Amino acid sequence: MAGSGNSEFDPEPVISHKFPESLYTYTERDAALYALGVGACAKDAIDDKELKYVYHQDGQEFIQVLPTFSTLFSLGVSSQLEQLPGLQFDPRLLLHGQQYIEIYKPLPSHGCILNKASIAGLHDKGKATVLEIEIVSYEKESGERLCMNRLAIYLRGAGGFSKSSQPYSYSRNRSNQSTFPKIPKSQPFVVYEECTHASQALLYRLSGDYNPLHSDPMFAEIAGFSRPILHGLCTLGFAVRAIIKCICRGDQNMIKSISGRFLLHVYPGETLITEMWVAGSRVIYQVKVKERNRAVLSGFVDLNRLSSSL
Ligand SMILES: CCCCCCC[C@@H](O)CC(=O)SCCNC(=O)CCNC(=O)[C@H](O)C(C)(C)COP(=O)(O)OP(=O)(O)OC[C@H]1O[C@@H](n2cnc3c(N)ncnc32)[C@H](O)[C@@H]1OP(=O)(O)O
Repeated sequence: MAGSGNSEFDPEPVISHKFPESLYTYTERDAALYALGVGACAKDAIDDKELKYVYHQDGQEFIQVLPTFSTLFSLGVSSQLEQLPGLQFDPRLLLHGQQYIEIYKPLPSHGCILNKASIAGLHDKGKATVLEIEIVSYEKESGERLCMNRLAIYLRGAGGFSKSSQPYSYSRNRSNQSTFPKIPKSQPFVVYEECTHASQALLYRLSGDYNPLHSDPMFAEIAGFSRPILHGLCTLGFAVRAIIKCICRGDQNMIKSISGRFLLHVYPGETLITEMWVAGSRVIYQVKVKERNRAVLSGFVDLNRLSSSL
């Protein structure tokens, strides 16, 4: 493992690593399957604010796409993590730590996306290494920039490689480490409760994250969980849907950027309570699991404009 006393690990080749460009091609079926995977239409099947993500409504030519669908564009990078020079880690102990998304234009209902990925950060946390990857995505045909995803991966057991007494920490540009606003002490502006289904992770994985942590009981046990856990990005999808529904009056195009830190795992079948506070055009949110009364995700969403409903 990088760290664990492995003083040979040199972080420099990792931070200068160049990932090959990758393509992600999707159809409306993929966008609809994703929407179902993050709970769209599961609560109120006839909710016309969400039907548009899975069905051509009112003779519309195309379905609409949730902004968090863009997180799938980066999935191809996961297979390249183990090729990072010198960075050794146990993939069974990998957890998704954070996600930051910027949306530059509404996501098309189908298309071919060109992704350019790079290392945005590397942090030695002693008991873990936090690796940040940034993926900028372009519509292949027009070359237009569509969105940016920056994710932090928490590699348990892979830290402790710093050679000096100061823990190694590298961040390119604005890293999303430590940029999270405090959860206000005041009552939330709105609270939205929604159950995940026992098969939620099995449905969500069909969108492309086949990590057995979310489907294989033995793998989950080795990773330290009593049973398979929900994908972090599935929980984030639920939270952003709640914000679109409660604050944006169902208009997904109001979302400009999304930030989230995964605080604790979620088990499929648990109930998610999303608490939201509005501060100008920023929505601060926190997701709690009702059954365990624990916060599992927190962050903020910046809107293109204030909702006229506020
Ligand atoms: C390229 C495509 C790749 C795709 C990747 C995604 C693959 C997916 O299939 C995997 C998943 O979806 S996993 C499920 C979602 N994630 C989770 O459930 C993790 C939930 N969080 C935790 O368990 C803990 O916060 C935990 C364990 C993360 C941290 O808890 P602790 O060990 O108690 O940490 P703590 O002592 O509080 O802090 C240590 C230092 O680490 C920083 N940190 C803490 N939580 C972090 C987090 N979530 N993300 C990033 N950094 C984090 C702290 O700031 C601290 O650093 P410092 O000492 O410098 O302050």
